[in-house]
Amino acid sequence: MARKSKFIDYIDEALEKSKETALSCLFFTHQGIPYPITMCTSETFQALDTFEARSDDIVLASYPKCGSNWILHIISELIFAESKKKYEYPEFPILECGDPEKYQRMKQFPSPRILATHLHYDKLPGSIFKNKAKILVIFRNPKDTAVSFFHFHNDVPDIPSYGSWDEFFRQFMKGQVSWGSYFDFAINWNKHLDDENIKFLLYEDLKKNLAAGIKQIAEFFGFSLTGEQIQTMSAQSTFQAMRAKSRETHGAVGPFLFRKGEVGDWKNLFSETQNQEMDAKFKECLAGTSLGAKLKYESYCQA
Ligand SMILES: Nc1ncnc2c1ncn2[C@@H]1O[C@H](COP(=O)(O)OS(=O)(=O)O)[C@@H](OP(=O)(O)O)[C@H]1O
Repeated sequence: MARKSKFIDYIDEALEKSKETALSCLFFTHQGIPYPITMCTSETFQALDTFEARSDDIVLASYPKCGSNWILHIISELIFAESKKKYEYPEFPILECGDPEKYQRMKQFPSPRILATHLHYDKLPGSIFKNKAKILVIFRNPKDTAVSFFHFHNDVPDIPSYGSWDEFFRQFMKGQVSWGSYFDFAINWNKHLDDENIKFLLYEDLKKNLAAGIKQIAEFFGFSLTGEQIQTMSAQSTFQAMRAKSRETHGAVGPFLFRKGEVGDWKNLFSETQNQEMDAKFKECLAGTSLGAKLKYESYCQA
């Protein structure tokens, strides 16, 4: 039998810890943002300041549930296409999760290293900017993001559940969920989307045209691919293809993580009042901003 990957070991460990953790005890706050104690510690956050990024690190930044596992898969396929070597995750790929010694171990890892993160722009270690690592920032419309987040909590048996969708929605709007407020995350990144070495990608655009999205990602990170390679990679990166392999790639949590992969699932849960509340929050936080336009809110959250 194939050896379980470190990636799956880490997920299983976090799930095991989650079993004994009530929702009321799930979070600890670091610099004003709630993080799950099953995945993050203040010691690791302290050690993160010493993390030394490289110019060829591949940084993937996103709020939870915006498709980071999708992009991780695409990036590892790109690395494979170029190097012909399967990208083995030597550590759990979320930069801020794990034990404080991980940053020492990461010094030994060959380039390119993939660093996924859910951190706000201003919480990233300074060496990422100093050493000019490229950052792909992935966004998804806030309504589908919230619905995906809710299902993850309430469908995965070992993760603490919310009493109801209404309860989750209240906490989401207050930013009392893992990695804090979607809107604070968005406001924070909004100012930097046109900075050098930063590229914005929208989940919904990738969903609409996967091949075009893969091409853009490849170009941004400097991978050269043939049209045929892009087509093959697209076929392997659809929701259905990834869900079918999810137990192999992500262990028991796989089918919950690759749940539905659709645009507009929010229509099944949002009440009219909740729609109005989120529309007002969007307006307050992002209307008239560059990110506000890039998210195409009218198309994906109001149609
Ligand atoms: N290939 C592909 N196509 C379309 N959608 C996909 C794909 N891969 C993952 N997903 C969907 O992304 C959602 C999970 O997001 P994340 O991977 O960022 O989750 S996590 O924060 O790391 O837990 C989750 O969304 P929902 O299905 O709406 O819950 C996944 O299904």
